[in-house]
Amino acid sequence: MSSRQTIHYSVIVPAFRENGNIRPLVTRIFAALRRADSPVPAEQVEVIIVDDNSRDGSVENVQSLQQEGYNVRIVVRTTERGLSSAVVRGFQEGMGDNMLCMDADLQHPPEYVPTMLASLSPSSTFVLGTRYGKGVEMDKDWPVHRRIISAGARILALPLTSASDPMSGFFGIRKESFLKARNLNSQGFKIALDLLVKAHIPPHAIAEVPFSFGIRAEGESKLTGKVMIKYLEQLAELYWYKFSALVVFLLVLFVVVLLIFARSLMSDLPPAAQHKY
Ligand SMILES: Nc1nc2c(ncn2[C@@H]2O[C@H](COP(=O)(O)OP(=O)(O)O[C@H]3O[C@H](CO)[C@@H](O)[C@H](O)[C@@H]3O)[C@@H](O)[C@H]2O)c(=O)[nH]1
Ligand SMILES: [Mg+2]
Repeated sequence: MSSRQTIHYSVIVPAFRENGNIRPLVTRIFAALRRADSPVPAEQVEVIIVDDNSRDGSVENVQSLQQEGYNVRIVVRTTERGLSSAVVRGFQEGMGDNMLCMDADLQHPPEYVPTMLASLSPSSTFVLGTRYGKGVEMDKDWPVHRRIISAGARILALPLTSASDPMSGFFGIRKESFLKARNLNSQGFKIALDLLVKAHIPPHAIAEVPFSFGIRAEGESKLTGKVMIKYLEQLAELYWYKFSALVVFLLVLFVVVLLIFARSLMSDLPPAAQHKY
């Protein structure tokens, strides 16, 4: 296993009940890093799984990967829950100057990890895996309602950042930029957006890497209706952070109209679909 001094890159993986995905994820990340053409040496990379007490065998799985020589560890949180706060915890734990966040469920291709990590530098302090770049497309099996929600969420974030896909959960940040961000919103799923705004990442410091968003390999998505409401709350907070009170007032008005519209749509949905969201 690599010594503390040689770790320059930390890959943070928030995970809840992802035991079935951990082995393929970790082995594919390191296989990509061990390729002769990898721009980043495997010995300089650690993987940190931040698990919220799943008790599904993830801990034992990580232990056996460690015994096989993979530089992976697992942080098990017992008193906290949530994707964003898990990512923040991982960034605090990471020893690297360059930190990447990716999902456990293989929707973010592990083969992109070397390129994503190598895109970070003192002048390029944020890297975003974007699903809206040239030549990439969503997996055709990604449900239509998720595409619509994603597009709507993206439009609402347009005034906050120039990044093409601030909803992405596949992103990296330099440690020094992460440490500049104050009062991060640890609720919900959209930690990349929070960091882009609160770490004051200028447009020229954002590198974008287009990737095709796959479908979950094992288990289920944890994105619920509650997460979407939390996103609207987060947006309101970020608008407040960035703009004048007048703009915030207009946004609140807009959100209220949107919520009413969403509720009327929901009441038209069959009960099974309502349960999912
Ligand atoms: N520790 C921890 N991890 C969590 C939690 N909730 C979710 N995760 C982990 O966070 C990752 C993403 O969760 P999913 O449930 O797979 O989310 P998704 O619906 O696929 O959403 C993804 O894509 C969105 C883009 O549409 C992203 O916006 C979102 O951040 C995420 O990357 C997975 O590794 C999952 O285990 C939690 O409460 N705690
Ligand atoms: Mg997923």
